[in-house]
Amino acid sequence: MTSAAPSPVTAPDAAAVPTVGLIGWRGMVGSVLMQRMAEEDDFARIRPVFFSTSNAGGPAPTFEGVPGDAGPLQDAYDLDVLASLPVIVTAQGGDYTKDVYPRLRAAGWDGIWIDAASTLRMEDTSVIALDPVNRSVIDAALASGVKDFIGGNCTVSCMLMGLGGLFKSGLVEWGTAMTYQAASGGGARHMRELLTQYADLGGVVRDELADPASAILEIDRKVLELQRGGLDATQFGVPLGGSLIPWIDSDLGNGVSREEQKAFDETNKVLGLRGEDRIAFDSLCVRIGAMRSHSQALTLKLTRDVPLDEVEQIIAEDNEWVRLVANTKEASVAELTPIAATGTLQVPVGRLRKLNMGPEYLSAFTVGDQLLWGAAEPVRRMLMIATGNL
Ligand SMILES: NC(=O)C1=CN([C@@H]2O[C@H](COP(=O)(O)OP(=O)(O)OC[C@H]3O[C@@H](n4cnc5c(N)ncnc54)[C@H](OP(=O)(O)O)[C@@H]3O)[C@@H](O)[C@H]2O)C=CC1
Ligand SMILES: N[C@@H](CC(=O)OP(=O)(O)O)C(=O)O
Repeated sequence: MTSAAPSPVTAPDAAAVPTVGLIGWRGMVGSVLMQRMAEEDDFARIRPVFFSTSNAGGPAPTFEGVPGDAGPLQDAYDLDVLASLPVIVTAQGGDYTKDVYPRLRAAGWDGIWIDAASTLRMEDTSVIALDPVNRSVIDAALASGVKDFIGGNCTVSCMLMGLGGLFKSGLVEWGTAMTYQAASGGGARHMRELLTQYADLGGVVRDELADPASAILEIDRKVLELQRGGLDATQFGVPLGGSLIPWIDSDLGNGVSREEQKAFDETNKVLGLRGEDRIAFDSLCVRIGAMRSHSQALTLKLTRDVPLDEVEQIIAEDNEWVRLVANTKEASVAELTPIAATGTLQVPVGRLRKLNMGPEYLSAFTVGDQLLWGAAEPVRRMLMIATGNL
C-alpha cells in the first residue's frame, strides 16, 4: 500500500456496492472501457479502485460518475490490496496477467478476475466472455464457481457478434474467415506508425500530386522507393501504409499464425463446443491500413440449404447490435466499412449470398470496432454481469 489516505477498499460504505479493482484503465483498451463505463453510468453500480503499474499514490482519474473519494492510485503489484477486492478487471496486458494472476491465486484469492488479455483464455478454468453470444455459458460458469472471465480475441468476438445466430442455430458445418485487421490490433503505437507512414508517403510526392500533369508512374516509383527503404516500420516490422501484412501474431511453426489458431480455438470455446462437437473453422489473418475496425470475409458451409431470407432473419434476430446490410453496391460501400463501423457498437453484416459452389455455401462480410466489441465491451458487460447489474 503506497498511500497515506484511507484505502477506498475499506471505506465505510464499501459494502453498498461491489468494490472493483481497475487495472490498465489508461491504456488504449482501458480508455475505451472507461469511456463505455461512463456512458453507461456503470460507476454508480460499483465502487472503483484504480491501480497503476507506474504511478501508485498519484491521483485517481476523474471519469464521469467516478466518486470523488476514489483515489489515490493503488500499486498494481501490491498483492495485499489486490487480494482484498472481490472483483478485479484488468486491461493492463498479458505480461501483467502472467506476473500477478498466479501469485494472487497462489495466495488464496478467490475473487472474480476479468481480463482483456489472451493469457488465460484457453485455460480450462476460464470462460471467454461474450454475453450476447454465450450468456448461458457465462451463467452456468458463475453458478458452478468459475472465477476467471476473459475477453475474447477481437476478430473472433466481432465475427460472432455478427454471425453468432447461424453458429448458435447449428447451421454452420464449417467456415473460413479471410480477415482485414486494423492497425489498432497492435496497439496505440502501431496506429501512430501507420499514420506517419501515410504522411511520409504523401509527403514524398506532394509536388507531383499538386501537378495534375505529372506522370503517375513517377509518383508510383517514388512511393515504392520510400516503402522499400525509407519508412519507419519499428512497430510492425515492415511497412503497412500502402501495403498489407499477411501474418498477424506469432508463427506457430506449422504454417499457422497464432491469430489464425485463435479463430478455431476461441470460436468453439465461446460457443461452449468441445472435442468432436467443435466446428471446423479456420482463417487467414491479414493486417491492412485501417485504423480500428476489423473486417472479415467469410465462407460458411451450412448444414443444409437454408433460404437466404431465413439466413438473414437468423442473423438479424440474434442480438440488438447486428445490422443487416443489403447486398447492393450502394449499401455495401456506405455501410459495410471500417469507417462506418468505427466508434459504434453496431456490427454490420452484408454481402450475404449463396456461392456458386452450391446452395449450402454462403458468403458474408462483417466489420466490427475491435476496441469496442473486440475488446472493451465484452469485458465491461462481464463486469456488470458479475456484479449483478446485467
Ligand atoms: N490493442 C488491442 O486491440 C487489444 C488488446 N487487448 C489486450 O489488452 C491489453 C492492453 O492492450 P492496450 O490497451 O493496447 O495496451 P496499452 O499499451 O495501451 O496500455 C497498457 C498499459 O501501458 C501503460 N502505459 C505506459 N505508457 C502509457 C501511455 N503513454 N498511455 C497509456 N498507457 C500507458 C499503462 O499502465 P499504467 O497506467 O499502469 O502505467 C497502460 O495501462 C493487452 O493484453 C492486449 O492483448 C485485447 C484486445 C484487443
Ligand atoms: N491480435 C489482435 C489484437 C489482440 O490483442 O488480440 P488478442 O487479444 O487475442 O491478443 C490483432 O492484432 O488484431
